[in-house]
Amino acid sequence: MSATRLDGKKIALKIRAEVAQSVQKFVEDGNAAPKLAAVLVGDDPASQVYVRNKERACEKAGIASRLDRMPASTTPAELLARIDELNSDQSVNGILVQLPLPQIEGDGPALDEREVLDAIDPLKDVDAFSPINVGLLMQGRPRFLPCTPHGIVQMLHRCDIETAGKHVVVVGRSEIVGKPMAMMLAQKDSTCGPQTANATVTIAHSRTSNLKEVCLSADILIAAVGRPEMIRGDMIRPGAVVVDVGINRVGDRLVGDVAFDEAAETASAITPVPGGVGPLTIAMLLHNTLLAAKLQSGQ
Ligand SMILES: Nc1nc2c(c(=O)[nH]1)N[C@@H](CN(C=O)c1ccc(C(=O)N[C@@H](CCC(=O)O)C(=O)O)cc1)CN2
Repeated sequence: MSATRLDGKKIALKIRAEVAQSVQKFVEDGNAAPKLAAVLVGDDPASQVYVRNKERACEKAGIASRLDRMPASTTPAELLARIDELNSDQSVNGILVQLPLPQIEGDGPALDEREVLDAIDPLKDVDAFSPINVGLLMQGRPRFLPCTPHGIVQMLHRCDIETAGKHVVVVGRSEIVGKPMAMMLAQKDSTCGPQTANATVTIAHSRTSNLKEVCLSADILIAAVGRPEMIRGDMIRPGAVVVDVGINRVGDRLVGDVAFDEAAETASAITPVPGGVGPLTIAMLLHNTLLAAKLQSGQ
């Protein structure tokens, strides 16, 4: 391996410590501790781990949290009513609904992800998935930045990886990662974080006919397709930076969207899975929860 390993875990711990310090100051200034409400519908094992990790991270940062567990049989009306309740609860600053929502069981009405995310008060939308926050980001005046792309921007900045003038290829066009990632990196100047913008961005996806060629043209390649080790070593331009957003369970192994060993031979820097982008997602959620509390207190 010749590539530098970009240690997301270490950077996330640093960001979490910075947020903890800011939370402490916020409380010392006479404010209540920020509070995050997480809603988990169903019993997806990975989602259970993620919400538990979010609760623990909140606790360590001095952020209060509550977890609302709802059964997989929850109806849309029940879930929307719970979100309404959290929207009106003055003690709750941030709300997230853990994704993915469970698939329909039996004959009941299906949970529509878009309808659910639309229902979250945009001022409490710490995932930045609501159409208002997506729109603000698109217009270059973001309120909250979505956690995973924001974590990637922070990592690039903290590792002194410049994006201005670079060709960034984002493989994947999801609402959570691909689309906002591309938008953030194409923004002007420091709209979405210091020194991580002004890139020339290409979004590639499952219908891109010459994917290998497109990937080979990337100075920075961001893989967010959700297909285990789909990006092979021969798709990486020598010296490129590779950011792997994928978290795929293959047997008892956790692998990314990039074939790490192959890619690390050619790349100049690469994120591992686990220990790369994942931990940054949670660090940025804490950041957004504090930001939500500040916005709601008029700061
Ligand atoms: N409401 C949301 N749902 C989902 C989001 C999100 O940001 N908001 N993102 C993902 C899941 N996710 C957070 O919710 C998340 C995924 C992975 C990690 C992480 O730290 N992964 C570790 C590996 C952990 C493991 O063993 O699985 C790593 O990469 O090192 C954190 C958060 C989808 N849903």
